[in-house]
Amino acid sequence: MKKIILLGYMGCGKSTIANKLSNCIEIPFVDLDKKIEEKANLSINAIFEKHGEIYFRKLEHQLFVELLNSPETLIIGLGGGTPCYANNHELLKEKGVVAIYLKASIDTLFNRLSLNKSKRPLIADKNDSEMKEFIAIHLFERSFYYNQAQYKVVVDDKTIDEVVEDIITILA
Ligand SMILES: Nc1ncnc2c1ncn2[C@@H]1O[C@H](COP(=O)(O)OP(=O)(O)OP(=O)(O)O)[C@@H](O)[C@H]1O
Ligand SMILES: O=C(O)C1=C[C@@H](O)[C@@H](O)[C@H](O)C1
Ligand SMILES: [Mg+2]
Repeated sequence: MKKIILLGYMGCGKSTIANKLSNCIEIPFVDLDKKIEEKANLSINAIFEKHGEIYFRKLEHQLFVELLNSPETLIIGLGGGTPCYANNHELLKEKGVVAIYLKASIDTLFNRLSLNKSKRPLIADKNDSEMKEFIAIHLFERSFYYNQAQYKVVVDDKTIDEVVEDIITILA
């Protein structure tokens, strides 16, 4: 069955857009970060603290594969790093997968993430200038993986509804 996958950097809007899209097209949405938290019975922050990032990445890969192999048609919101580890980017090209990169600029990401960074362990302890530099370098490093997606939607200066409309057009 079909899997619609939203991917992109932390704060690009994967969870927000996927929720709205799910209501509009009546396809259930699964947030991979939430799925990981449920499986581990811990928050993402606690998983990083208690078990470390490598454990997190293994669990992330395992649950991503499980979702891809599930029989339902689903919208899957990936974690910000999902395509960049464990060859997950290759899974984006599988049959029945429509992968959409929500592309946001450094400024958009910085503005959104500075409002709420405590739940994001990779940036939680950074001040504004450290965070801006981190986002710039990290986004550059990750772009190769994000660009493996079949489609790209630029989200800067668009409302949530406009991004959802762009995705519906892609899916039509
Ligand atoms: N198009 C948009 N316009 C304005 N604000 C937006 C838009 N899309 C998302 N947001 C806001 O940006 C913030 C980050 O969005 P969200 O949590 O959905 O990102 P995410 O990609 O799921 O991040 P993470 O990878 O950390 O889970 C939220 O406060 C959300 O309300
Ligand atoms: O960009 C990342 O590597 C991450 C993004 C979040 O969605 C979570 O999956 C976690 O905080 C790691
Ligand atoms: Mg999210």
